Amino acid sequence: MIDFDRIRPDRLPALLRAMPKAELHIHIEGSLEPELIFKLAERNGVKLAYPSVEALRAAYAFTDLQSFLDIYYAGASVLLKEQDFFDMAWAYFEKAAADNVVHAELFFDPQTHTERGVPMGTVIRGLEHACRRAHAEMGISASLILCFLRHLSEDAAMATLEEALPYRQHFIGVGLDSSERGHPPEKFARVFARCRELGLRIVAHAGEEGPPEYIRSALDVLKVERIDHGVRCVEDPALVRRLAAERMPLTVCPLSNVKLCVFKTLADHNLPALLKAGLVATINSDDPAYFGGYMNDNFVQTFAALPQWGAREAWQLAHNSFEASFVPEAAKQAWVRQLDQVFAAAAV
Ligand SMILES: Nc1ncnc2[nH]cnc12
Ligand SMILES: [Zn+2]
Repeated sequence: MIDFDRIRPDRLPALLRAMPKAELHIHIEGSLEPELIFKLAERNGVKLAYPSVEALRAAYAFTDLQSFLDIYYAGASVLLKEQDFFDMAWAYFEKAAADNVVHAELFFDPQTHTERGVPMGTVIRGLEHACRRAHAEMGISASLILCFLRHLSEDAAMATLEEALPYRQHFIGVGLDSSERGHPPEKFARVFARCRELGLRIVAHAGEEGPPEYIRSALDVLKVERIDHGVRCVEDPALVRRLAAERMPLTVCPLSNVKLCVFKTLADHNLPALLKAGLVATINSDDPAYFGGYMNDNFVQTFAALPQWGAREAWQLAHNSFEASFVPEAAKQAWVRQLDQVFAAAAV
């Protein structure tokens, strides 16, 4: 048993940084830093709408999800070659390793690239190569989750799935992202049914900007195994009780939620209520290059804004990240043992 009360509050930031953790909600295209955007634009002869790194970064003032997505898709337009996808993912893994992320499940948006004429194989091979090398050289376990863009049609999602099937062994699951309002999960009922038949793991963004009903239809129609964001569940107490009873994880992204005006400040975030309700909530970075921070920034800044939180909540969130991950039970247990050791050593 870890004696959380013996962990001094002033040790908490260092502990948050040092503890092993899994990242389950990272759009790899959202890890593309302005410096790398400019480097790839030059390498590929792509013209950007901004004259400098500083000007691009200055445009990162978002009012809602759509205002971010417009800039995010423009940034991704510099990705053309397999090496570009590798370089982007490698840069993320360097940050993840520094943050003691031991496992990462990376979202990627193939339609953003295939619509521009980039072959599916180019996207998946580049990302998969980076995952393999991150495991070999950094000890990070990593897998890919293919996301369908919900502002496009279900037919387009189905065609994307078929195009990706030759690379089936390189991704573990599918997700649903992009503009949420007006694009409910049930729009993608058929394609997710096919994905389930194929044995893919199922997740979906729901309840970020969209209503709690979208969380319900993600559960009931798509049959998701995790909800990405899900913070609007609190508007429906019966739904919160169901999520807790089913141990349905929520991959919450605090800095993202503030940048996209879902919550005014980190102090206003409903994460404390989610944990109190017994939900398997996790902390993640979403699009770290755009929202001001990677995993440890999210952890340290969130805890700094929530004085009621201490070592117990830190341990719980890291534990939840392993519970919610799509890895075999033995791997989860090994990471939880590492987690317990780090906390036991701090409780002196
Ligand atoms: N936060 C987010 N919500 C929906 N789609 C996204 N694509 C990248 N980031 C996203
Ligand atoms: Zn997201």
